[in-house]
Amino acid sequence: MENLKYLSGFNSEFSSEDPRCPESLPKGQNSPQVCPYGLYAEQLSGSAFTAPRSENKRTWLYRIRPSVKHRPFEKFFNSGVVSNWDEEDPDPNQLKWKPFDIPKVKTDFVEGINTICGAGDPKLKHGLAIHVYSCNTDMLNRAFSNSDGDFLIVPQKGTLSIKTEFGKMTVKPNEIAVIQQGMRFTVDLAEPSMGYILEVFGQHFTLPDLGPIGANGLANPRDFLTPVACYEDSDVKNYEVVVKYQGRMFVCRMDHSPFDVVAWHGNYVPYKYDLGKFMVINSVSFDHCDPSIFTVLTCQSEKKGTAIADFVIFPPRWSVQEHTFRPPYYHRNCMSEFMGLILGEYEAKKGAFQPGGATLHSIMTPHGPDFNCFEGASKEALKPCRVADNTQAFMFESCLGLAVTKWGAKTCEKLDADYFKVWQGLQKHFTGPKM
Ligand SMILES: O=C(O)Cc1cc(O)ccc1O
Ligand SMILES: [Fe+2]
Repeated sequence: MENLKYLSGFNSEFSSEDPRCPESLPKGQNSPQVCPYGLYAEQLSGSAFTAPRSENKRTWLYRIRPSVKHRPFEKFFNSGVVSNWDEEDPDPNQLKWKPFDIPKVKTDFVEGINTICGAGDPKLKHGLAIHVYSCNTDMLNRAFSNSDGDFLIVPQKGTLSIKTEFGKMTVKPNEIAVIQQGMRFTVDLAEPSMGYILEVFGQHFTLPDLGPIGANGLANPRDFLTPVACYEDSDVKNYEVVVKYQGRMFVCRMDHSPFDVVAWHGNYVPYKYDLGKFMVINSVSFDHCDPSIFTVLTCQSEKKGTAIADFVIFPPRWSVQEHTFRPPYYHRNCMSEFMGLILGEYEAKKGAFQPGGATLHSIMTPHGPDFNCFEGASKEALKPCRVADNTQAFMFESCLGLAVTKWGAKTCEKLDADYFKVWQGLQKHFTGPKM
């Protein structure tokens, strides 16, 4: 695997030149009459021109050909991506999916994306979709770009080599990548691969505020890594660019690789993050903290403190709380909770929930520790102990009600009809008088 260089920082202004073309970034202006090396200047906007400066996002790309040189878009049929949330009746049950399979037929990253649940409308720039990707071959002469929103990619199996217009990054399980609206990328595989994608339609991801935690902690900005410029000048007949647009997939063909950006500067960039770098904060006295303390990235709604989607992890950590039931509490939530498991076990559901699977606990659907977890944690000696070593579970939490797609409910054939049984052994322990 290539030893790649990265730029470090979150929400930073970066600039990058491919070392093969020194001085390729125009000096002192964005649109010179003629750009260095005969490049074309192209701006990629990730916010309205007039968005407040703190939220304004754009990047200038200096490329061999402008992106507009392509033939017309046609429908791309080979896709399980939807944003139609009426395919199935609503289901308020606790849902659990067994691990998703690697496809048996040749399938690349973009062909291997299936939408499992979601809410909202990419046309209205409001909502989210959760997808599973599962693939076994490289995207040969094919790029993908999402006009509807941002992708947060969570690999569970297999390292992804992602080539973007900004440069290359490798993303392995226990790392994540964010590729924002309109950024073209292609994915090569080291082995058959599977993972989860959180797509948000409206806003971009930000780091959560830290409040009284102070200036440092949780995911630190310098641990977010952005690729460096790396162009390819290849004249390929029929290079395909697949685009997700208004919830449907389209493809256009062109006569060259779209990864022909020689230099770029700006603050609208793809990035990756190693979940192992997360600085975990928790109670060192008593009680179970809400999982929001483990928020890596958030996509805020217009309602203060309420997320269209939070990306939350459950990292390895010490558990030291005294006189406390230490696992997650029993819970009914006005938010939707979709969980996946990258590695190991989830403390509230050891055994039942397997890596590569998923659960969905919908709005106000009761959930919490299974029978074994409750019985064990109610009796355990409360010594300091490691929780979740060699494990990583995560949650996509949303204020919206998530509808399960036909693929999620039926086609994938992974829903576990017996999931409810993990709670049926819970006993009455009441010691008060029977009235
Ligand atoms: O439901 C879950 O397992 C997620 C979760 C974890 C936790 O530690 C507290 C609340 C919560 O919803
Ligand atoms: Fe919960």
